[in-house]
Amino acid sequence: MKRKLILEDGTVFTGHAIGSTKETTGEVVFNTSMTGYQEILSDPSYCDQIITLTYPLIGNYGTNRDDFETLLPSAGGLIVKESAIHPSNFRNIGTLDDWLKEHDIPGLTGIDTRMLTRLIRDRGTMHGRLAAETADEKAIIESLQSFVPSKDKVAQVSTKNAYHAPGAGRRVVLMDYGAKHGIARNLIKRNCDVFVMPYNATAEEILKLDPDGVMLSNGPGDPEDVPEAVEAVKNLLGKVPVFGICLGHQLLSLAGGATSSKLKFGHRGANHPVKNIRTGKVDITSQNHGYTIDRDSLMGTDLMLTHVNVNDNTVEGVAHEYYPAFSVQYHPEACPGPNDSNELFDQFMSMIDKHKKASTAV
Ligand SMILES: NC(=O)CC[C@H](N)C(=O)O
Repeated sequence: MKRKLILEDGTVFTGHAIGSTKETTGEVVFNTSMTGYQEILSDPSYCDQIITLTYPLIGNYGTNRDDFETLLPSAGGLIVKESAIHPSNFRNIGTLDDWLKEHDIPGLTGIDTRMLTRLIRDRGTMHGRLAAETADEKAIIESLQSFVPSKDKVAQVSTKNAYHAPGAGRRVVLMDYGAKHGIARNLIKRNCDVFVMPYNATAEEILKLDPDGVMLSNGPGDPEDVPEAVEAVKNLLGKVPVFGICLGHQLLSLAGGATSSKLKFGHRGANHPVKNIRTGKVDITSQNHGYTIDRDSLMGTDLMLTHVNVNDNTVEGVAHEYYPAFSVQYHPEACPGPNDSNELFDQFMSMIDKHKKASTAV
């Protein structure tokens, strides 16, 4: 069956349908990772977005039980040049097409994904619709031009109820703004006693759990759309060590007085170089974000710039001058991607221990 991708600038690509039969509208973004499609598709930060993978053959190792970043994927759609029909891997339990059908995500194959990516790089991220071959292009283009994406994506993907993953070590509250499982996995690996809280938990509710540290997760959408989370983080600063990843980094930065804006086409991939400006060390990082913290807006706040993107000099990390709080725009949990910056979780553990010692010493 044929299917079209219609973009708000009027460009139309015609290819073949895979996955769900439903139609979908969303922001069309590209990711340059060569592998990790199951993790990407199940990363809640992609909620409602239509993801183009630039690597031309996707699905060759199939799908499996283990590589989920959330059990209920919320990605809007997938576009690939070619989707493998005969995957081979010892963990494989089904093709990418089967997986997309099971999770009700529509896909498109057989289009020139290189051309689509260049278009997005030149014109910036655009809205698009995955539609039937017979769809009325003119009407769809008009509706795309005035399309306003939902502002409550975080509420959509965050857990509705608090829950607990018991551990014998440090007590960490994980704020779930659409958290990837990789973050909890890293805390659990370090023996943490993890309390997962919904995105709108107040600082008072969080502090009532008497945490040793608070982890702010990744999540979808514009950080300015979750003012309640910014407010909670503001009220946590100085009271408990805080570590933020991606959306969590943006929320910590907004809480510290910085501002955010939208990047032309975002950073999505598994080989983004990031420089630690204190040590000069460059890590190759996994990234997935469309917004960034404005570098100039850090001036006059108590936030220090700690990491920059080597490609475009954007802000990749900040730390609070006086309080135990730091954050990064990239993904130390990887999934998919390199593990270069995994030690940031250990830094968080040390920060927690130092803070504990300081607060118990009289
Ligand atoms: N992965 C994330 O947490 C992304 C943060 C935010 N939604 C952005 O696009 O910038």
